[in-house]
Amino acid sequence: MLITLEGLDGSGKTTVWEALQDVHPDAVFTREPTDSWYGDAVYRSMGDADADPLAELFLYTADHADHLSRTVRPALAEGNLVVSDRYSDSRFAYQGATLAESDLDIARPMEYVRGIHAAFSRSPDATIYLDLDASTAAERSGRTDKFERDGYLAAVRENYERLIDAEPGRFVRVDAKRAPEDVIARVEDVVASLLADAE
Ligand SMILES: Nc1ncnc2c1ncn2[C@@H]1O[C@H](COP(=O)(O)OP(=O)(O)OP(=O)(O)O)[C@@H](O)[C@H]1O
Ligand SMILES: Cc1cn([C@H]2C[C@H](O)[C@@H](COP(=O)(O)O)O2)c(=O)[nH]c1=O
Repeated sequence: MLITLEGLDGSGKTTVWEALQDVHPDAVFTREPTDSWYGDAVYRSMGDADADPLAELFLYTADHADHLSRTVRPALAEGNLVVSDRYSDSRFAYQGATLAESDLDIARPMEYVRGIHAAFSRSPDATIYLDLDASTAAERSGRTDKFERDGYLAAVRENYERLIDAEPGRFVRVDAKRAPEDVIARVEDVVASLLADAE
């Protein structure tokens, strides 16, 4: 089973992802951007305020393709639980927002990004969405990179809402404004019930 953690910067995904490792020591824990050279290229682009938005989309997508073939698909084929801190929905929500605010004339940016993935990607079985407002997210994440701006994160949040509306059965919303221990406990319960349902 593939479970992904999604949400705005600073919503607490990594905090939860680390806590889950204690409870599910046999699962495969992974993330995007990855620690491969593709991931390094992504981080390089993130650090460039003038990066071309389409080039950046394809760097993230290349990293995802490598992540799928090198880590996710083999782990799933061996019957493992895979938990990924960010996955394809991050691209749909973030690059969808980036393309929308760019000079490119793409009519439906998020659908465009989804279309690129359709031919090769694998959808998560379940996605835990850590729901947080844009300004708390920007504050928690320290507003250190080009994505951590309130206005941009508000657009990303709207995109996540559209993704949830389109596939309500895949997403489980968790209130990320609560104390870390409450968020962790709630996510642990959600994962336990997803695994029980899959048996
Ligand atoms: N529920 C919470 N309440 C308050 N602060 C939190 C909570 N969860 C995490 N934090 C703090 O917010 C910051 C960001 O947390 P974390 O790195 O887990 O978020 P993230 O979603 O992985 O962020 P990013 O996407 O930017 O990597 C950290 O300083 C963390 O200690
Ligand atoms: C996978 C992915 C990530 N991003 C953005 C979101 C964050 O601002 C950074 C890095 O993620 P991290 O969890 O803070 O390490 O990249 C993105 O725009 N598109 C993506 O596909």
